[in-house]
Amino acid sequence: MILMKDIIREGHPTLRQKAQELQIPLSADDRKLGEELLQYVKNSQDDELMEKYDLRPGVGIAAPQINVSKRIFALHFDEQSGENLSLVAVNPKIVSHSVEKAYLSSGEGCLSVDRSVPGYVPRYARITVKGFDLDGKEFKMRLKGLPAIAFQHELDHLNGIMFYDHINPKDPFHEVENAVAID
Ligand SMILES: OCN(O)CCCc1ccccc1
Ligand code: NI
Repeated sequence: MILMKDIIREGHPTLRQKAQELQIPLSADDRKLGEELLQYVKNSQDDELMEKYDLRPGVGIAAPQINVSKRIFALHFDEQSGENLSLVAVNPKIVSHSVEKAYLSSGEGCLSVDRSVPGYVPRYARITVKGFDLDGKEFKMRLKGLPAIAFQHELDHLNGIMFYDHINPKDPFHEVENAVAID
């Protein structure tokens, strides 16, 4: 199982690399990788397991964060979060997006960043995305709200982008033009 010791931290070059596409259908190893990523996210949201294994909770994790430079990440929102999304995205792409932006009023964090970096992270409010699931089946879906934010955060990891790259250095809490705040 993936533990915090397996997660690389800012400064590690892999976090700044553009990750490689995976072959479809997935090899057994790539399929296992996807399952492990999703399991980490689920474990990190389980009170007992996060306590037992000292896991930092997250709604997603991308392969580059465990030093595997491949275009695959997992997202999981448990039922009580009110969001209904649990997926492993392979070779994901944003195919279209709203003009309107959105940002989390609490800012963002990252499992690979052991410090708090305050500021609004402007992202697209609504996105249409596509990719492949673990069975190699293509998916296409529209996302908004926290799932849309999370998808963009994870996709950034596949392109070597960290959430704080988007924060306005001169005024981190500058109100974002044409944007909605998500609480
Ligand atoms: O890349 C995964 N990550 O580091 C953990 C969760 C990241 C995150 C996702 C959505 C909103 C804020 C922060
Ligand atoms: Ni992250």
